[in-house]
Amino acid sequence: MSNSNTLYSSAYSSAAAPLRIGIAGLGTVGGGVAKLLEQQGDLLAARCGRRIQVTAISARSRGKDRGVDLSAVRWHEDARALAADPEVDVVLELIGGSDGVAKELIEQAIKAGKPVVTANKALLALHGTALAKAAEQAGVILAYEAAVAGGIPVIKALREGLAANDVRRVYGILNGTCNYILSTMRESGREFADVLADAQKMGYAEADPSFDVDGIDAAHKLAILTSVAFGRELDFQGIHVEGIRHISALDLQFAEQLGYRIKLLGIAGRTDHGIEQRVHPCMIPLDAPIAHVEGVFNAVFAEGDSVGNVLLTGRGAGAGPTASAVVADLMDIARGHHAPVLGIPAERLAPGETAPMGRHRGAYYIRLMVHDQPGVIADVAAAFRDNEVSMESVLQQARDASEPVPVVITTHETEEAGMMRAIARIAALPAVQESPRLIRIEAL
Ligand SMILES: NC(=O)c1ccc[n+]([C@@H]2O[C@H](COP(=O)([O-])OP(=O)(O)OC[C@H]3O[C@@H](n4cnc5c(N)ncnc54)[C@H](O)[C@@H]3O)[C@@H](O)[C@H]2O)c1
Ligand SMILES: N[C@@H](CCO)C(=O)O
Ligand code: NA
Repeated sequence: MSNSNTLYSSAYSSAAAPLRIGIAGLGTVGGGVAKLLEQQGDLLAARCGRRIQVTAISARSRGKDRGVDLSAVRWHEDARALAADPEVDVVLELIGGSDGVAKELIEQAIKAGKPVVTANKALLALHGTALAKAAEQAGVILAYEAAVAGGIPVIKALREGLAANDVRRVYGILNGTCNYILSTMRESGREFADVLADAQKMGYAEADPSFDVDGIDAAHKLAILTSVAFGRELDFQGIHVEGIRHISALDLQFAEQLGYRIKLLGIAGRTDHGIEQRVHPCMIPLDAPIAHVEGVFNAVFAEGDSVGNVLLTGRGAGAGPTASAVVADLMDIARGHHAPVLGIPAERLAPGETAPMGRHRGAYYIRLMVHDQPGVIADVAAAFRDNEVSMESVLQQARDASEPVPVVITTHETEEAGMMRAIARIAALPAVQESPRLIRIEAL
């Protein structure tokens, strides 16, 4: 039996010039990429017809053991020097951050006519349209598969595999840290902070984990997905964003009781008021396939007019899955394969305008903590009635005269603006303790 080295070593021409890579940032992702390039060098060369070789690095600590031999590689103290290094053909930006060195490095590499690969969704969400225009004007590739849903090839699927479709809706579990936290809290009953610390140790969380738990990271990814799916400039600022900090064990239990599972979703779709974009916890029916995507796994669901429904799932974070996506982008560059950065040449993207959240229509789960006094439910019902919100069910837990008890209400489909007016009135009722908890119910 032959090993992978003998299988692949003769399948490419050793005369072809290698593709020379400069890596900025050797953390979870950069370290994973360096390791994958070393371990799979022969296989990649066979598939691309040339070697992919790391020739330069910029990272914070030179001496650190990353389990990969980088002794022969050029070292730059300033990452931006990679853009000008004559022995670097492609720049990998794996530092992170939406401004500063990461942005300058990418801009300088594009100016120098070098293709760029990045995993930096924060940067793309805020500056993606301008960077795509700059890259296309310079005639270079700007690749970012790892930025959305980690190892799942979702950019390639939407931009290339589904290119013939008019996409009506795209949604998904876009943050591995949140999905891991929600799954683990539900399965183990452990506390939020404790589970978040695990996700950080495993390399899933962002440098600032509030980006994960407050929904910002998922919104960064959704902004990119929306642009690619609908051929529009990115509109990160227009996204309605809520995170998972307020999700309690009680809500996770009630969700199961009602036949739902709580997931943080990013959703973009066509509505009568334009393209909506929203990130928030959702109650989704237990029989929806995406309800069973657990742990650090991500999923992206796209509805195309020709293909119908497509569901992609896989690992959305961590060294291996992210490196898989970064290296696939490098292989596209090595093979000379490219598509417009955002699916349509950036100069021809439609303006990125997002429908107002107040016009969103959907069903809702509301949990109140109330002192069980006569007339409370009547007051709550009146607030809904006056705002044209129709209740579907009301569930009240065992009566306890001394403690507030949970009251769980689900509604029929209604407009968000009316629901928010009703909730504000309910929150002000003297018998209602704590802020009402509201979770949108998604019909998937
Ligand atoms: N970790 C994941 O699972 C994952 C998945 C997808 C995308 N990403 C994205 O990939 C990027 C990197 O994430 P990470 O998890 O590897 O982060 P990380 O913090 O593990 O790694 C970043 C590395 O960059 C180094 N660095 C910081 N400033 C630098 C500078 N000026 N010059 C050179 N090096 C510098 C840091 O020392 C660190 O080692 C981020 O944009 C992140 O959002 C991460
Ligand atoms: N922090 C991100 C990394 C992958 O983008 C997550 O948890 O999904
Ligand atoms: Na991806």
